[in-house]
Amino acid sequence: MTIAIFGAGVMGETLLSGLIRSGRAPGDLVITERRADRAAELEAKYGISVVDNAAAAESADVLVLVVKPQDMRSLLAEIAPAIAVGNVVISLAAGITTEVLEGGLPAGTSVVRVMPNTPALVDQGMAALSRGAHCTDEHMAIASDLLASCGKVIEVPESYQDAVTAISGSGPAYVFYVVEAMIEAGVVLGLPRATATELTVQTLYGAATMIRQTGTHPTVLREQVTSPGGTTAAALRILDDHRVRAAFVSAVEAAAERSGELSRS
Ligand SMILES: NC(=O)C1=CN([C@@H]2O[C@H](COP(=O)(O)OP(=O)(O)OC[C@H]3O[C@@H](n4cnc5c(N)ncnc54)[C@H](OP(=O)(O)O)[C@@H]3O)[C@@H](O)[C@H]2O)C=CC1
Ligand SMILES: O=C(O)[C@@H]1CCC=N1
Repeated sequence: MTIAIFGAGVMGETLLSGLIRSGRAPGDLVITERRADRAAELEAKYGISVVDNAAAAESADVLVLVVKPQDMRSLLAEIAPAIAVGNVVISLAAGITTEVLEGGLPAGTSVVRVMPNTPALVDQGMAALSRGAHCTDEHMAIASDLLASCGKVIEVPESYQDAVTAISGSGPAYVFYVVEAMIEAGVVLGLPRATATELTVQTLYGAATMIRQTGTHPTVLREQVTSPGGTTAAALRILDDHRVRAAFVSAVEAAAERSGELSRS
């Protein structure tokens, strides 16, 4: 089975690296890239063929589309003539619906819409999959296997996808933003930057592992840290004064709204 990845940006390379780490033969993978220097870099790094979109579409059984949402319609027009019966087209683009994908491809094409995230780079990705109108269980299993090579996979109704994009698709950025803020705070308090970074990163890792391994509700875990009259209560009062929780809800709502807009752009 030949897998073609269209778009060798952040997410395209992330998926490619995951497929190779999970044991896929480089000979079964191709990726498309328009810039010669970047194509040479990818070929040297992964030992795969970097080809143009037409050649990739001709050779592939599974086509994974990883261009920006704004570039999706022109890519669909480019690959549509090469789509054959039995191919499965998997889109990782935010906001682009299965209806839009199906509309740009030959009638009856099997499509899967996926929202992945960048922790796939360290095999800790979260991918949510939704099937198109003509997607068989077999095609869904193919898509699921691909994404499972670098993290966790769930199937969701497509109506969830804007919310999924706002939570797990964009979510790593919110976490990195909080981490940046904590490191800066440590520096403000006089810690060397390296020390502030180590303390923050291990705290994040420890807290995430605790949520996963204990299965305890985050509210309970937060309360366990919050000693009466202590330091954590003093900090959390400031976060509440600044309406940080409400800001998170509004931010996630804005991301979901933007995901909805992208299918109309
Ligand atoms: N980054 C993330 O965290 C996530 C991204 N996604 C989705 O993944 C997709 C890609 O995002 P990301 O990797 O961040 O973006 P990038 O801009 O890093 O990558 C997009 C790549 O597609 C290339 N490209 C554009 N048009 C074409 C075309 N017609 N044929 C071949 N290649 C093309 C671009 O090349 P060039 O630079 O030459 O234009 C670029 O290398 C988006 O749809 C995004 O919504 C989903 C979840 C998470
Ligand atoms: O910011 C974006 O649009 C993409 C989709 C989810 C994460 N990054």
